[in-house]
Amino acid sequence: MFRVMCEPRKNQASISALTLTALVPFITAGDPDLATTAKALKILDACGADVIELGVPYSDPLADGPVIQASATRALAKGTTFEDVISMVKEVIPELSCPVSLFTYYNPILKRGIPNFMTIVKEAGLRGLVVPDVPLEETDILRSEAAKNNLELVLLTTPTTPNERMEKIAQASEGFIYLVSTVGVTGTRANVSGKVQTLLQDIKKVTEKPVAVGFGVSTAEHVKQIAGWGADGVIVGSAVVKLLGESASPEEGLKKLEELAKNLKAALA
Ligand SMILES: O=P(O)(O)OC[C@@H](O)[C@@H](O)c1c[nH]c2ccccc12
Repeated sequence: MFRVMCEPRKNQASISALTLTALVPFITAGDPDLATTAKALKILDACGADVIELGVPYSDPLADGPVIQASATRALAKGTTFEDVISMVKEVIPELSCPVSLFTYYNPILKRGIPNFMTIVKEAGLRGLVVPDVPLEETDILRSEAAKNNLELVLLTTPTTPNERMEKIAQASEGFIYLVSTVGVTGTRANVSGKVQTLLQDIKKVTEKPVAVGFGVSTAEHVKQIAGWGADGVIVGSAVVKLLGESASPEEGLKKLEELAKNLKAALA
């Protein structure tokens, strides 16, 4: 996926991945509604998002903090289904210049069958997949089915992942490696843990693959700090989801989303 980011975006000069840290926003599909999600994808793309993580709302988001849990609850209360998300994605992706990666828990994949799920995701024009709760031992089948559909399966490593296991994750991850910045669940934090700097160094000792840092990131200062530590990407979820889903109206949420995305992108320039 980061390879795609390095290709020239339509109507823009190509960028060197060696100098710019990628902006990777996460939003929940269907919150506040799917029409707004479609507009948010276009706005994030226009603001320079390099990859967008699109979350499939799930009833038991065990790795999520209160903001994304509430977002998933709102989307599900609106009746958002996986099939609805795929229909919206098929409409919007042809209008985007950045790749979109689907973010889903493992259960919705198992429910549909791994080969079938991967075919649906590929045919929708999605480029990657992030599945936070798939055990490393079960990623082989997931990765091989994803590869058959030219999908990149992004794996996550955390501050408490033993070095040996981190190396396996780094070898197996496609597109980029998701470095979770802190223990606990998703949600904005006041500061980014200084441990991220050494974690990045440790990962970069064992792989050339791009590493994107997520969890707690929400301000221009955060993204500058992480980029300064050598990260190839920063992932911002809760801060974006909160603006989009908790504003007084979808229009207001989209406006705030655009302001934040521009602010974060400018901090990475
Ligand atoms: O919300 P944060 O703290 O900005 O972290 C990114 C996160 O939202 C996104 O990558 C994500 C959404 N749900 C997750 C579950 C597990 C791991 C990662 C995620």
